[in-house]
Amino acid sequence: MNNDIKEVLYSKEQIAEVTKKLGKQITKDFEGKNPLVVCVLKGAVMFTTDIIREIDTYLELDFMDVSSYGEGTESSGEVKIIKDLDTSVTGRDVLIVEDIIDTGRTLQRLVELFKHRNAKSVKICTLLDKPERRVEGVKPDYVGFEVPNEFVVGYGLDFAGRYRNLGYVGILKPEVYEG
Ligand SMILES: O=P(O)(O)OC[C@H]1O[C@H](OP(=O)(O)OP(=O)(O)O)[C@H](O)[C@@H]1O
Ligand code: HPA
Repeated sequence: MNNDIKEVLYSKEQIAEVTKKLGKQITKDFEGKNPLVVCVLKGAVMFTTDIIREIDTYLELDFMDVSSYGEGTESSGEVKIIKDLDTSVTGRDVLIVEDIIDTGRTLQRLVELFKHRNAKSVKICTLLDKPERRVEGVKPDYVGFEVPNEFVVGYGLDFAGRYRNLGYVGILKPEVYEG
């Protein structure tokens, strides 16, 4: 499997360190609040389960499954809701947790949706940000790392369903997705 990875960008240790740092910041910013943490399935599962253990406030956790990438490396432009939240966001401080912001379409759609549903506030925490690819003006409040314009996998991020189980984030060799 390692043979498919061109370069390791962030090791397990670097991810753990940045997660701890972000968790501290979030703890400070959400002191006295009871945020609803929204994990965007499936890519954000690992980051979410790690970061919530670094957040020392009351919080609730819910999951939303949206998809825009299908099988490939290009966003379809259409964000489909596959599973909605079980919890109402009305009047809640919402913290969306993502693995990556690429074009920004997924988060733009989610922020609009939660505002429309009258969330009190909506904040975004992402492990990775790929600003070069942005087509929407969405800006994250908490960012682990800025990544170059390459297709990355691991630590939750997939290509065609694979590589989510890598402990690190790496760049996928182009020949893997170009076939
Ligand atoms: O900024 P964008 O261009 O919208 O891309 C970011 C989204 O793409 C990935 O999800 P994907 O749709 O691949 O689903 P997955 O999390 O189940 O892998 C990722 O987890 C983000 O949710
Ligand atoms: O670079 C990426 N890797 C995996 N999934 C993604 N979804 C958007 N960008 C990416």
